[in-house]
Amino acid sequence: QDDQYCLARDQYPYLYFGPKTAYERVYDHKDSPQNVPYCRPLTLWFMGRPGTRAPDQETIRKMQSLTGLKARILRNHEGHGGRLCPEDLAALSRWHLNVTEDKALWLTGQGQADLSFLARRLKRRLPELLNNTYPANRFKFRHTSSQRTQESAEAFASGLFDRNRNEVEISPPMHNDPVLQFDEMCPSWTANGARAMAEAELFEKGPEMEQTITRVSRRLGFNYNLSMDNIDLMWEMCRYDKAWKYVSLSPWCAAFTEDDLKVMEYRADLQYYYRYSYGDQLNVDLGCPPVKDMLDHFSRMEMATDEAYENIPPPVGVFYFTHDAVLHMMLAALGVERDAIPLMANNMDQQTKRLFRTSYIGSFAANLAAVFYHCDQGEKHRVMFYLRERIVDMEGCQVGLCSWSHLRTRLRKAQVCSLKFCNANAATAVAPSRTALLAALGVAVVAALASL
Ligand SMILES: O=C(O)[C@@H](COP(=O)(O)O)OP(=O)(O)O
Repeated sequence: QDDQYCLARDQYPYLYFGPKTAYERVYDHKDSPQNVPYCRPLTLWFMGRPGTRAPDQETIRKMQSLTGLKARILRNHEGHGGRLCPEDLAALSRWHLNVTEDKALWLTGQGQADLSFLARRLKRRLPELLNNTYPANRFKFRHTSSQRTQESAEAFASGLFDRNRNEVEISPPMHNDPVLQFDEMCPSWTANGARAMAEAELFEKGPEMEQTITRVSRRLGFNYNLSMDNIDLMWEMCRYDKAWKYVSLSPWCAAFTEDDLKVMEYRADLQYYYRYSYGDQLNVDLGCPPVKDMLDHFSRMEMATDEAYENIPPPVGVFYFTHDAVLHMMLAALGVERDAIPLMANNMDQQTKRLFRTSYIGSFAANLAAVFYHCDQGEKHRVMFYLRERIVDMEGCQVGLCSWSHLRTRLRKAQVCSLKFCNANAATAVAPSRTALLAALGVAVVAALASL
């Protein structure tokens, strides 16, 4: 079966590529007005990752070597060694890299479209709040200091207000932004980088990846196994090409069967799970600044609904543009898409229905939106969460609608948000990873047995 696979003839190719998945693939395409009976929206809090962008400089440099690999694959097929179908082979021969190092990490045209169309859909879902009901100065935009978050914010604002991007006022980025870039200011967390990759590295040496490496190598006509780096590079190119131009297929995706793509996706999920999310309690604790910011914002709005309130009312829309690490940490602090069984190198088979899937929750332009409602019946204030524009089934909430008092109680730890652990000795402050614990346990058991 795998031998026969031809991407050009596949009507439904597998398009879940972890954190580089095209937003187009995963957002909720229904955009009719979101009515919550007896409730009206008072404010929206939004946090998003940049839309489709270029890779970093190092990846672009590595991608340049794909021209050589392409020539070798074509040669293999001339000698009848490879298994790519003629259509995929012809597409590969036409392929060339169309990104240059000077554009590293820049938002692409598709990235601008991701954000601008997202804003328009939000406006259709929440017309009372976003359909030009309020003046532009009742909205707040904030982004980190990178080109891709600034451009994302501008594209979003121009979509929201139907204006030319330079007509919308967006404040300059803050140095060391405590809500949008706190991760890099936490020494305990930055010191944890290499250790967080341990589980994904174990997976790279495991049976699933071994099969994928062999299968891909044979498909491409090599009678030896390509390196993990080469396999990774082809997957990078496949997913970037697809995200840049959603309507076309990348010939590099033809190197992989659906099973192979699922293996690559799981490896990415392991990386992000341990580096940014539930795989380490440190990430969960570190996610509190944006949660606190959101809760504080809703509390101010709650006070502003009081008739005696005399201050300037808080914004009706707060829109933040940051990076995937911060978004994942916030989702972890909220407890969104948490699996009962942790993702591990040796349990991919049990994780086919996992909640933590970066293709869904951390794609390009991934975003979380929370709407604060005033209701005339039942609990006076309520909150609804949306992830990639779909309602989030939060613990203790009903069909996604959470009572404000329940939410405050559940998130009270995040509201305090002490990050003292960041400056504790990095070597001792962080809970050891599962792998390190198991290794230590193994040593202890061996030592105990030896002493008998
Ligand atoms: O923080 C950043 O520089 C990148 C990291 O991306 P990866 O490590 O996932 O490639 O995230 P982005 O700005 O695209 O959300």
